[in-house]
Amino acid sequence: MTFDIDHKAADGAGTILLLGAGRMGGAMLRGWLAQGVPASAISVADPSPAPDLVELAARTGVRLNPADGAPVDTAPVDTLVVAVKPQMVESAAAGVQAVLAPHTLVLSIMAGKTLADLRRLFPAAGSVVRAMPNLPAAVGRGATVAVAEAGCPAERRERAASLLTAVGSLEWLADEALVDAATALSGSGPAYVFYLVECLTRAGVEVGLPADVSERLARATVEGAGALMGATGQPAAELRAGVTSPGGTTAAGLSKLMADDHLQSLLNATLRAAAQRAAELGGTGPKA
Ligand SMILES: NC(=O)C1=CN([C@@H]2O[C@H](COP(=O)(O)OP(=O)(O)OC[C@H]3O[C@@H](n4cnc5c(N)ncnc54)[C@H](OP(=O)(O)O)[C@@H]3O)[C@@H](O)[C@H]2O)C=CC1
Ligand SMILES: O=C(O)[C@@H]1CCC=N1
Repeated sequence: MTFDIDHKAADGAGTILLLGAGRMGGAMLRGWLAQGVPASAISVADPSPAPDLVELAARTGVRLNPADGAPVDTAPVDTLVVAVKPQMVESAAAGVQAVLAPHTLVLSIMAGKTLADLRRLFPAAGSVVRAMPNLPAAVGRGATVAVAEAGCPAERRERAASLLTAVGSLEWLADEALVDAATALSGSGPAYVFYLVECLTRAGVEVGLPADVSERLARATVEGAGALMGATGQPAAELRAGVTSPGGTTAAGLSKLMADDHLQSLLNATLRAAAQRAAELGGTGPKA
């Protein structure tokens, strides 16, 4: 069975096959639909789709696993978006070679997998673009970096850009070596912020707050601080100064948080470890 993609219905957006529709792939899919990419132009291959994805496909007409659950298609697609785990891609790629044609753009969001890896995995594709979004893409607030293979035509870069900016901001990088570093900062970064909320919650309990109150306050504080930073565009250090009354409570708190650059050293080590892991996931990568 083939996907039988309706090229006319794509209406300029081109046909898209999304390989892997978990957290990130699913978030991007929702962004494309919200931006008006026709559902009839999109096929999704995912062996065990979540119930909300099944419901979305039924409601919108996005084609989900039409080949009896196998991620196989025989019709070439304009864009193949690769959103499986890097550890899965060797086997996943084998199932989609038939969709590749000289006009096909492969757009990968996998951590660690390099342009050279993508070229090896998808040899018949016309161009490859390597991107790194982040999970706030689920609410249209993703921060993405991308790098294109040398010689990638402007039209395909623009196609990649339109799919990536459907879920947030995009920065093209000239140097692929920076992608692992960006992965460590913005790709993984939301998890560091969520962990900060967890730690603040526990610290609030430590100073006497009931756990539920502490959690609500910690969440609202991080949400509000992020919104303020976004709304004002002011440098973080200036915003911090605005909270810190001389001789007040914040100065007392920061005297612990900033002592001996502990937090800075910890974050340096955190990003180094994440970037190192991204590098390990490249090539044929580790199995787990
Ligand atoms: N999560 C994040 O914040 C970010 C993730 N990324 C990248 O996005 C990619 C996906 O991550 P994430 O969404 O978190 O992972 P998920 O596990 O949520 O999504 C991956 C999806 O791919 C499916 N899958 C597995 N094998 C195949 C296959 N052969 N063909 C098609 N689909 C398959 C999985 O199914 P099953 O669950 O059954 O295995 C799952 O639904 C990764 O490469 C990651 O590096 C990039 C930026 C941020
Ligand atoms: O943890 C990971 O490997 C992926 C890539 C960036 C965020 N999540």
